[in-house]
Amino acid sequence: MSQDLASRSVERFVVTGGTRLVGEVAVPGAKNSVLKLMAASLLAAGRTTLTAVPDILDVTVMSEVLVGLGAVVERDVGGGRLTIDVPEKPGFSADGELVRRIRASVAVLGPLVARCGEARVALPGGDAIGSRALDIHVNGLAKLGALVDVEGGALVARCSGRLQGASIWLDFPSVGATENLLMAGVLAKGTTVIDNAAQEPEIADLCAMLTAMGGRIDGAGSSTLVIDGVDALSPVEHRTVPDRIVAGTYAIGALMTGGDVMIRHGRAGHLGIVLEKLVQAGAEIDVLDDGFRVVGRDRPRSIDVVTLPYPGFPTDLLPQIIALEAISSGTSLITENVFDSRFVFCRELHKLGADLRTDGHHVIVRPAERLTGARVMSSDVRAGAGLVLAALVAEGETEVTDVYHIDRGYAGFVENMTALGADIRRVSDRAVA
Ligand SMILES: CC(=O)N[C@H]1[C@@H](OP(=O)(O)OP(=O)(O)OC[C@H]2O[C@@H](n3ccc(=O)[nH]c3=O)[C@H](O)[C@@H]2O)O[C@H](CO)[C@@H](O)[C@@H]1O
Ligand SMILES: C=C(OP(=O)(O)O)C(=O)O
Repeated sequence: MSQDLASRSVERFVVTGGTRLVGEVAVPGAKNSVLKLMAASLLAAGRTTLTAVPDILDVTVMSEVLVGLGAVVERDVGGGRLTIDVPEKPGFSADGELVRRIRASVAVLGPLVARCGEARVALPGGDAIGSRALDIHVNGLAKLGALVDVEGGALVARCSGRLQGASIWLDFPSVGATENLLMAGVLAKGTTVIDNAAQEPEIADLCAMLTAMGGRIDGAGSSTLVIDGVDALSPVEHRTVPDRIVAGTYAIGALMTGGDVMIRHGRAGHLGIVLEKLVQAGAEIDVLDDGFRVVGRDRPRSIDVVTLPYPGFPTDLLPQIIALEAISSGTSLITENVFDSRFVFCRELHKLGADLRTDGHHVIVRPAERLTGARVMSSDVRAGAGLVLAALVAEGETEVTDVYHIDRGYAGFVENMTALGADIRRVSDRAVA
């Protein structure tokens, strides 16, 4: 497993620009949902089965985290099924190297402290896109009666007896904190109210699974969650919600390349503002029964975009939208309001000829005459995807390095892009050497 991670770290994608994306792509379950559903399995002893599980690196890492806690994990990669058999008494310490690799590992904190009265989780990694504090998680768990501290590079939460329901007002609608507090609240004694909760579809998905397990939650998908704690939960089978960020990435690619792509399983309802912006930029979008079709015809028109918590424009589509703006017809202003360092990507996009200037949390993108191939580095999962989109419309060959970031979140990216007509291949430097 770690060998797998090591060998992937020297892989790159080689993309020859000038092709249109045409055809159909199927969207798998969402990375940012499935990792939390996996953490939620810890709330009940027995076999939880997740379906529509994407074949991504983060699921492999999260599986290892659960194995480290005593679970037995079986994965049918092709069938998208993952079974997690959780013992009566799981371990409480997730402190290995793998835990630090992904952000979502912090999601085991709430379930473990609720179920075991103690949890130790190494301070997590994930994408280097900002300071990514955890104070809202910590303050919320403290309200529920846990003592939370940092000890030896790990977050440690303890409570004597059961967590106690409480009213919690989040300073910011943090996705991760809302999830941790939900998972702690379902097994707390009494009622927990989370106000200013995050409303992302992945949270509604988690609420659906917790409810099926026997949890009592009101307000799923809204900014106020009311949770009546129960004594115990049961394992279930649950289907992961489709990945709106993967769907949005292919949609932007279709528009940028003047293509025509059917995005199967893509939920237009989860991409409201995104599809609205793509239409403003010139895309034709048809919403169908099980997905939506995106057609791009002319040079895209420039649009301004402001990222915000859901239902605002998602920060996880920021690099992809900047790539679109780099080849649009006018000047655009993009504003990032969620993370403080997501613009690292702009330096790489500039190497392809994009004309951009960052200023605090804004980036001004002017139309480039043309983009031309170069060697660029993916600094995070979405930056990598954004660079591949730019490479599709750049003249000549682009090498995107550090593609293990892309593998964290995009299942079969090269295969899907190739099936849509892109000229892209994966090259391993180690194999060449
Ligand atoms: C694995 C996963 O699901 N990752 C997603 C999740 O990340 P994640 O859950 O880490 O994102 P959050 O919503 O918690 O963070 C958003 C902002 O709040 C700040 N903050 C957060 C928690 C806290 O305790 N204190 C604090 O200050 C962060 O530094 C950041 O500036 O939601 C983000 C926002 O939609 C997405 O970009 C990530 O892809
Ligand atoms: C930022 C992201 O992931 P993570 O929180 O896992 O780093 C992402 O999915 O775009």
